[in-house]
Amino acid sequence: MAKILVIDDEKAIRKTLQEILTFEGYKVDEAVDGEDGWKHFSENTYDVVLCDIKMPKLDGMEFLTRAMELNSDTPIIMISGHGNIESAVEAVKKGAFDFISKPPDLNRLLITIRNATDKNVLSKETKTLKKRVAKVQEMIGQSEEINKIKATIDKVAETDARVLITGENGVGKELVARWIHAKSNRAGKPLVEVNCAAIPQELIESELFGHEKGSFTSAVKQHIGKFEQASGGTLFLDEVGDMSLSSQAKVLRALQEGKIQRVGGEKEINVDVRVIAATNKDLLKEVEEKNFRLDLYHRLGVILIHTPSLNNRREDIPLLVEKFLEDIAQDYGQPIKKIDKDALKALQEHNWRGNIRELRNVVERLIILAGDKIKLEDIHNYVITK
Ligand SMILES: Nc1ncnc2c1ncn2[C@@H]1O[C@H](COP(=O)(O)OP(=O)(O)OP(=O)(O)O)[C@@H](O)[C@H]1O
Repeated sequence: MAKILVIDDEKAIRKTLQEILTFEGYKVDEAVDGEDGWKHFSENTYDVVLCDIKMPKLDGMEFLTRAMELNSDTPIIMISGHGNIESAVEAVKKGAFDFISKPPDLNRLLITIRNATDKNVLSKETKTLKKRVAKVQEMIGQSEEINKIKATIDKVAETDARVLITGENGVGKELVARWIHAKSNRAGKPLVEVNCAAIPQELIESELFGHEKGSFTSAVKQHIGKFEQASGGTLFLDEVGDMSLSSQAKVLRALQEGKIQRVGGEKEINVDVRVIAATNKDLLKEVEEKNFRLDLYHRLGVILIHTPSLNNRREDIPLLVEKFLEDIAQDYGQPIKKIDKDALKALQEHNWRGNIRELRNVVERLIILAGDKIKLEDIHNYVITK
């Protein structure tokens, strides 16, 4: 339930707002002037603040200035009386989300609050995502395959072309998607990931397109879907081969028309999103077996990138082992462990079933269990256990 702080020195206005907003399902706190408002704001977290401009003690403009310094994420909607529309405009310039005039018009008030809560959710998600994207892991490897992938990433990143990344589990498909986004013009906007296999089929449409409040039993409030969250950025559809045919039809429509509709919503919403998809399935085989739509396959796979299994680029294994030895030592705050040549060779010849994640786990296991230097017998004891 979204929490709103109402700051106004006029009791009648507070009472009206309190009644309307509580009726609409918001939790409301009241503050009687700017100073009281500031106390509430600095001690609690609110989704939206409604703040009168003209108040005794601390006025609305001063409150806004302080609030922006403390936490510019919470949208603040100014309430302006007759004489101070100019101040309201000034407030918006200073960072207020919007303003409403007194006496508040019910529809405008609710729409403004709805927009403000949506913005708040979006900006929080964008921040965490940006943090993640800012540090894309280095892509280790000198093999021909990896160099080819890097060159393709450089060529396609700046275009808006859709990319389909294939490959077995844990071979770096997600890493490829992150690099394409990071090197694209969309890098400042979110990269939003959806794991299509992890979401129950009946929820996937709501996850992707959002839903309006009340559109199904558990839809207790409006939800902004991943397509909208990724607006201006990139949507990464992981395990796209696991999507049901009915969801595939909706995704296809979104890609063809650049528009989506929230579940239970009437409105068509324009979305500017670049889609990158990944799968460990052979999608053309899925098409043949009628599990995947051919038209969607063509829409997604303008550029195809295949991430090869570790067994097909064994020359990269020593580089990866070295990198993992460093990274894990750093995580543990320990000196970097050395590894004997023949131990490294054994890792290089091991059958990896495709997986870089498995290689990292093995290196971590060796760091923990082996002696000062990792030896061939450690590989026999801890890796190639039969
Ligand atoms: N070339 C690489 N250099 C360094 N680390 C890599 C490389 N490729 C993959 N990794 C690391 O291996 C792990 C698995 O990679 P990633 O999650 O990208 O694989 P995936 O193919 O998307 O896996 P899944 O199919 O399970 O979703 C991650 O920790 C990733 O950072």
